[in-house]
Amino acid sequence: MSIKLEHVSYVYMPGTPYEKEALKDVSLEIDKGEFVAVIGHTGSGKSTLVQNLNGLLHPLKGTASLDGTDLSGKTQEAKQARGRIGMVFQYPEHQLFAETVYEDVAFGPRNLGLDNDEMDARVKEAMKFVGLDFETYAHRSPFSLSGGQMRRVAIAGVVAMNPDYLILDEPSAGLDPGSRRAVFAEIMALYKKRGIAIIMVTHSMEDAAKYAKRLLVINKGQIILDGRPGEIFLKEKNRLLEVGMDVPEVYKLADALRAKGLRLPHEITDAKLLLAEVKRRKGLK
Ligand SMILES: Nc1ncnc2c1ncn2[C@@H]1O[C@H](COP(=O)(O)OP(=O)(O)OP(=O)(O)O)[C@@H](O)[C@H]1O
Repeated sequence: MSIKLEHVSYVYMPGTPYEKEALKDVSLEIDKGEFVAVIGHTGSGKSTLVQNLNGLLHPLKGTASLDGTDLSGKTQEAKQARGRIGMVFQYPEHQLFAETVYEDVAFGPRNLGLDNDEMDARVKEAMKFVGLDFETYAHRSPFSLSGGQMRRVAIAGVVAMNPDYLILDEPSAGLDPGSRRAVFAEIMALYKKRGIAIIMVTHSMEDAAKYAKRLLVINKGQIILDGRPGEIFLKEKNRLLEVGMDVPEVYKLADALRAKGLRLPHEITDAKLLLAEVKRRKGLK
């Protein structure tokens, strides 16, 4: 099972003086079971890329497909394929609209045409999954919740649709450190326990290094690097600097330690773990 982009170009406002080519001949395949982070500067094309991946935007040239079904099609099959790719937008709490948390989470499953019992079961399960107690929250207004809780409601709404792929645009933007950790714990559980592929747009190199297994670096509408985060941060530092990006602090620290002769693994995602490893090797406590 995979989402495939073949030679995709996307242009905003074609044929007008404001024409902007946001994606240029992008080819890419993402398998079920992957955890992909997409990083790049503001305006590099990240949002345009992920919206082409879930069929919300349709390529001007090239094709976007899921298991061979064209995501821009009008057939029932295309609609079903789009339904298998969930998307949580940036600041999803801005898109909550229903009077109760229950109704918000139920919106997607209801649109899928599920019967009431099935819908009810999906809502309960999704709320449980994101750590929102059903009895406490189901009948509350989403607007009476904290930012982190509202984001959980939005994620639950997509989880309730049982997607195979979940695209998250800046899932931790604007959250305090505690809520960030909670949201990432949920995302990791979706990935590990439910086997949902994750495609995450982020401005945070640290988050990309820590969570993703594959990193796509996008610059001016093109994917310039595609590989394991550790490999990219270790081997492509100069290419990143060339396009005005940097590597996570922990990689700089590791580099400095390597320069002193320490042999360290490629995948380094956490400064605390790195320092603990250094101490261990030096026989320190
Ligand atoms: N609706 C639109 N109309 C016209 N141009 C657009 C539109 N949306 C995006 N663009 C332009 O397309 C390019 C890519 O935008 P996109 O939103 O995909 O970038 P991004 O990497 O997601 O940026 P950010 O990090 O700021 O969210 C930018 O130059 C942007 O100005």
